[in-house]
Amino acid sequence: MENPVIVAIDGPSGTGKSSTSRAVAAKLGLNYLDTGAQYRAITWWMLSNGIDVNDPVAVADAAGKPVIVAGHDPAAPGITVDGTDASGPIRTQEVTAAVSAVSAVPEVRARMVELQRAAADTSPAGIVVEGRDIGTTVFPNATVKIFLTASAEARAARRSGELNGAQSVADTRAALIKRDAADSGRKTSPLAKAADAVEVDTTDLTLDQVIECIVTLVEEKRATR
Ligand SMILES: Nc1ncnc2c1ncn2[C@@H]1O[C@H](COP(=O)(O)OP(=O)(O)OP(=O)(O)O)[C@@H](O)[C@H]1O
Ligand SMILES: Nc1ccn([C@@H]2O[C@H](COP(=O)(O)O)[C@@H](O)[C@H]2O)c(=O)n1
Repeated sequence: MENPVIVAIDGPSGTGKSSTSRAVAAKLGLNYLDTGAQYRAITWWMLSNGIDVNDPVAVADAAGKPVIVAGHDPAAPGITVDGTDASGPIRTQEVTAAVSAVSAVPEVRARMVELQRAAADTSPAGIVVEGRDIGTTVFPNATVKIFLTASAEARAARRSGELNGAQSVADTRAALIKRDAADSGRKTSPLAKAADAVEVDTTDLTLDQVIECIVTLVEEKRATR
């Protein structure tokens, strides 16, 4: 049997990683993993259990405690923490504001990377994995590596539209930039483009164009393996 395909999709916040990755996985018949959801899930658990998310020692000590299970179906991925559905709670502003601090803790990252590699091991056809360090750290030998970008303006407009104007475009833009700076500036596995990743600027592309571009890259790579 052919080796499983691993498609690594990284990039800053709001560049379209989730929407694109789910569609690419569905089109190619691959599993899907949202690693941001895993970091959000552990952050939600820390907040719910009274752990000070700005205390790296407390976060490190607790990192092994929650049982996080991420779904791999691109049509309905889902995520549970200690058996409870966490899909809704992990998307709150409180979690979004705290997640960069928690995900900077090396013990948290080591635990998540273990889960991420295990997900690939149980994906016979392959998997599309999206995040910040997938091409650089989690799967340095991925079949195809993509680094999505988009202007801060485009990303803020997309996100603000999602929130139905509950947050202004300017505030959304500032929050995205702050989170990207924290994710790019941490010591362990920062947000970064792998040297061999293909950069796709989605600012002026429709979602369908981005999906098509990545599906084509994966199919080309598969044909030459
Ligand atoms: N090429 C595109 N054109 C227009 N809108 C897009 C495009 N790609 C994604 N979007 C929209 O932008 C928003 C953010 O996309 P998405 O959640 O996939 O980004 P993300 O990179 O996964 O974000 P985050 O890192 O914050 O999880 C969504 O509303 C999505 O529908
Ligand atoms: N590989 C990854 C993926 C995510 N993170 C951290 O999680 C945060 C939330 O990610 P979203 O994709 O859901 O927005 C992100 O800001 C990072 O702090 C990570 O460190 N590594």
